[in-house]
Amino acid sequence: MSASRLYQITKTFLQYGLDEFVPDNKKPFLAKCARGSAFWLTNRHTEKSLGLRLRLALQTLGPVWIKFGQMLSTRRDLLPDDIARELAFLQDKVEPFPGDAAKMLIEQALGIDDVSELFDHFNTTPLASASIAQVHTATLKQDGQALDVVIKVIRPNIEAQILADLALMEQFARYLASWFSEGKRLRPVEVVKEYRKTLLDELDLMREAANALQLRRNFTKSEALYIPEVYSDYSRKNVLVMERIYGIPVSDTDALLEQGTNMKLLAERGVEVFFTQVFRDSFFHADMHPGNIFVSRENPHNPQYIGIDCGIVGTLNREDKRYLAENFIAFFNRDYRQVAQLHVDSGWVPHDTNVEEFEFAIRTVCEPIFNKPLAEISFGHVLVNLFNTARRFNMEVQPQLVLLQKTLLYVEGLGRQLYPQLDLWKTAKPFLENWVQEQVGPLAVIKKLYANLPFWAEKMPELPDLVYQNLKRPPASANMTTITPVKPILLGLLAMTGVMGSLLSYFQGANLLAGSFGLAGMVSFWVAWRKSSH
Ligand SMILES: Nc1ncnc2c1ncn2[C@@H]1O[C@H](COP(=O)(O)OP(=O)(O)OP(=O)(O)O)[C@@H](O)[C@H]1O
Repeated sequence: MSASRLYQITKTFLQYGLDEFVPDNKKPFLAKCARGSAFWLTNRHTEKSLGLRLRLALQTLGPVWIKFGQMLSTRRDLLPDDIARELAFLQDKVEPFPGDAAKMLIEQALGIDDVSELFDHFNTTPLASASIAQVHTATLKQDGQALDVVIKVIRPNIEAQILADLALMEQFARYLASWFSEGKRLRPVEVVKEYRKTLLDELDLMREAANALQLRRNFTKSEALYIPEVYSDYSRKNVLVMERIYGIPVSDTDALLEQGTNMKLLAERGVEVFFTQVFRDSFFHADMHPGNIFVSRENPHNPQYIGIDCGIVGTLNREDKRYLAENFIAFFNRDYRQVAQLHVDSGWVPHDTNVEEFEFAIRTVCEPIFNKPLAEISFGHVLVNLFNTARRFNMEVQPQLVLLQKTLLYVEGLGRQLYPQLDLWKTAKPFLENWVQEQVGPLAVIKKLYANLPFWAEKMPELPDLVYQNLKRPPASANMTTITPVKPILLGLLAMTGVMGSLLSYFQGANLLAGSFGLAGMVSFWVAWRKSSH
């Protein structure tokens, strides 16, 4: 299977003449020989531009490649303009499949004879089509209401194609891991494993529906981000019905400027939304290419993003989140020693790394870009420096952070396009400082105690018995009093009873039961103290 897929990929690349991306005089000898030996695979699209050929080749090869093209399209600073423009079509204008087939899939999935049973004005011409699915407009008839919706339908037969590409990637990853010196550090097998999970999850629209509902809940009443409503009752594994939105695509800068959008605020909000999702919610939209982001037409002076396609979301564990935030803050304070130390402590670089040398290397990469607006930072240059530093210090790829890094690239690209004067660091710093403060400050302690209240409310009735039994316990030996070892435990337990009781009374509107616990705790505390000190 993998061999035939490999042949298919090579054939597509050569028949679209993509080998022309590397000029003849720069091609390694072996590559020239290989090209010459596949003489029957000639460029069949000579009349088309290189950008168009690349787009068509990626489209022919399917979702995995289309996603790669979408990502490339956002790096206008690294690609020639005409190629980036062509690739941008992959965000929402991929060749559609027939509308009648989509209609049939919807009817089958929802168990109806005709879409008109549930929807009016179903349009068989798709509104848009991208890597995984295509989208049709309709009006949902629900409880006497007519709701403007879109119906997203997964492309038929794409799973087999995705699985074939993944199998090929897995083979390459294993090969890279065992044959190349960089294999261990880059952890290709683990990275492909994560990617596999992410991509296959995206084929399940019930998952996307759940993600969208969660994200919508996280941003209820937010001025910065709106997530359209999902109608889960009409959603299945391959069909998703959701509120239709009419925003301006974020890549349409002209339209945004024309309606007088506050571009600075919009770019800053992009950064804010990203950091809020990552640090506050630990649940972030991880497919933030421009085809999935719109800007509301209302209130251009107070612009709001609209996010769609929540098929890929990322999460971080507490530890990674903590290290990341501390890293960012140390970086904002130009404390490169701390950045280096954090990398060692978190295990992102080996434990025997020379922290001083590492600090120096980080300073060399970061200092030139510090406090500069995006327009003055050469992204390609920074990336090359970062890769070199990572290699020099044997920094392993962290598969759990790859999605986040990809998203960060999107956010940076977005900011660069919307408002090149954006100072990414200045925008993010106050947000992160607040977040860290909230994690360690007194409010955080109270919040944690509050979160544990149900547990303590359940355990508290047992405490008086525990206290009584402990006080009654006979001395273990004549030389040892029971008081000494029991005292700290008792004091701890009782003080906690008191505190929890008071907290309960405070948070639950001082109800009688909670108040009594507080009082009982305090009284037992006093009795125990008297007893223990005699
Ligand atoms: N709720 C909506 N309202 C209006 N248009 C929408 C809506 N949802 C999707 N679209 C349009 O359909 C396009 C494709 O939708 P979506 O991004 O969900 O498909 P996909 O195949 O999962 O895409 P991707 O390649 O990003 O994974 C979007 O770029 C957008 O233009």
